[in-house]
Amino acid sequence: MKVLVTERIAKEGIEILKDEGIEVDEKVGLSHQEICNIIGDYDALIVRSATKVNEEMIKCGRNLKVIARAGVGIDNVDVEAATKQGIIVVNAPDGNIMAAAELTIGLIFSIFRYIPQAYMSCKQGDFRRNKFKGVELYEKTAGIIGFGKIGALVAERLKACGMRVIAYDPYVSDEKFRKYGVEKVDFETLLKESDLITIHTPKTAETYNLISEKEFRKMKKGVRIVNCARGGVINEKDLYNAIKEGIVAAAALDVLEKEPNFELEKQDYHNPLLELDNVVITPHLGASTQEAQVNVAVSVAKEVAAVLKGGIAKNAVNLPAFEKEKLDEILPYLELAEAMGKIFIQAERAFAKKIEIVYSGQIDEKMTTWLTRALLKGYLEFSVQDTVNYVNSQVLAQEQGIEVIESRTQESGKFKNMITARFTTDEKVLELAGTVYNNEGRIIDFFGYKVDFKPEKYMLLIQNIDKPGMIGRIGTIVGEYGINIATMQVSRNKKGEKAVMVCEIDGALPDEALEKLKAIDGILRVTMAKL
Ligand SMILES: NC(=O)C1=CN([C@@H]2O[C@H](COP(=O)(O)OP(=O)(O)OC[C@H]3O[C@@H](n4cnc5c(N)ncnc54)[C@H](O)[C@@H]3O)[C@@H](O)[C@H]2O)C=CC1
Ligand SMILES: O=C(O)CCC(=O)C(=O)O
Repeated sequence: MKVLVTERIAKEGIEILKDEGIEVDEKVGLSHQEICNIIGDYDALIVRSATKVNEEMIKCGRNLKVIARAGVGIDNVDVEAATKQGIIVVNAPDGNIMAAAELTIGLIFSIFRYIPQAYMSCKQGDFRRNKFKGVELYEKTAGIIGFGKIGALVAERLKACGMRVIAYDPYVSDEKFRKYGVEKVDFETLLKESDLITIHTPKTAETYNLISEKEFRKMKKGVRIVNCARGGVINEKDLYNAIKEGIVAAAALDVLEKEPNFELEKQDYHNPLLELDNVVITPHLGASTQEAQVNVAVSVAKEVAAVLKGGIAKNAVNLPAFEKEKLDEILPYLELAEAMGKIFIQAERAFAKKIEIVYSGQIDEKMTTWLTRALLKGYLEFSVQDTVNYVNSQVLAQEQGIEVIESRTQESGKFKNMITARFTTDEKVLELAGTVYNNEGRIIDFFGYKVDFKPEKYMLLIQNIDKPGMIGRIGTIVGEYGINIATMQVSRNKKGEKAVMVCEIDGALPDEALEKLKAIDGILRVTMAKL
């Protein structure tokens, strides 16, 4: 497994990947074309905000399984193109929020008290202070646009400065406003009443040019503006004019619509806003603290390692976002569903033209789509060559011509919850069922036989005639190959008829051993499943 890292991330993240046996190539400063030329060799790509991971680059990444954004905003990654290609996109949604909030506060003080300008003046030998008479935050109104994680941290800090804090965010509950003691206002009110406007939205089609000439015209004269979110949310040309006209007294921008190359010491970069003395510009520094960089690097490294090892990304943006507690709750179900798909395909090695999945009892409705994807992923991994994952398993199943039917019922017999999968092949209909209890998935129905076993890494699945001596003979052959049987489940429906054995074994059995097992008198079928 190989990972390409195109921007500097903390060494702690790189070490996590290497410790997992993953090869890491750190190639900082490559051009778009250079990345496209080499990305085909890599299983994962890690970027910050400067690498534009567009459709062309994604298409070149034919082996990519995961694209990781070491930070919050994913506007530099074409998530739709990645999803189409079955590539998981992850970000680090929490690691740098404190850093971004603190920089915002720093920028606010900078433009209320002219700190950067005063420092530059002193450096040049001019210590006159009459040029730098600022204004206080105390008892002024701060308007926050985008009351998400960073917006809320900024609100708390501004309240501590004695400001009245109002916010505009149509997608946030009233409960959150109450919790932070922030007034919920509409966009017009925010524009009209704020002495300070600070932006904390993502860059989306809706927020692009959110603040343009029309909005500047509605603002209080002398308003101060901070953008530590994304360039393009404020129209830069209109901001320039609003400053020139005296509507905006000062602005601080950590982000610009077209950002310069952050790796070059000197470059030809022109932006009229840089000519204005009352504008403070920083080179997208919001996440640049030691703590934040370690946080995001460690977070994405763990995610990348998990995905490359076939596990689940907690912060996948092209999967529904599960909160941590939700993920802990859903994980055993996901693992169980995936194991069911794997067990069926390895036991039967037959194409299932129809897979019906019934969710019974206490299974959260919102989970089931992901459980279905997990089951299909498990099934498809053994039958299609393409990289299959939670993102593309449904599409691939459809392409394979598998009819997938999902349904729900409250009835789950003696179990609190149950997943039943009915696989229809050309020859038969086979059922597997599982349940989760004590956070552990267990198979309870194995093709019509009552069982109770936890799906494990290596399993021997045997069908035999129910007669004495079978267990001993099987144990002897497996033992001959130096493999230990950890657990064994035996089940029959009627004495002397067919029976099944499901053995958890400590390692993979060679084909030769499987052939020997098949040759035992009374054995009808032997397969080994690897989960
Ligand atoms: N300068 C820097 O280095 C950094 C910048 N950021 C930027 O900050 C942004 C916010 O980060 P978080 O607070 O963690 O994200 P978040 O997702 O927790 O919050 C964003 C908020 O914006 C709101 N929003 C979306 N569209 C809106 C609209 N049209 N009007 C009003 N509100 C709207 C959402 O409802 C949400 O509550 C990120 O998207 C990223 O672009 C994040 C980290 C560092
Ligand atoms: O320093 C970086 O990588 C940019 C951080 C950022 O803008 C984000 O996390 O959204």
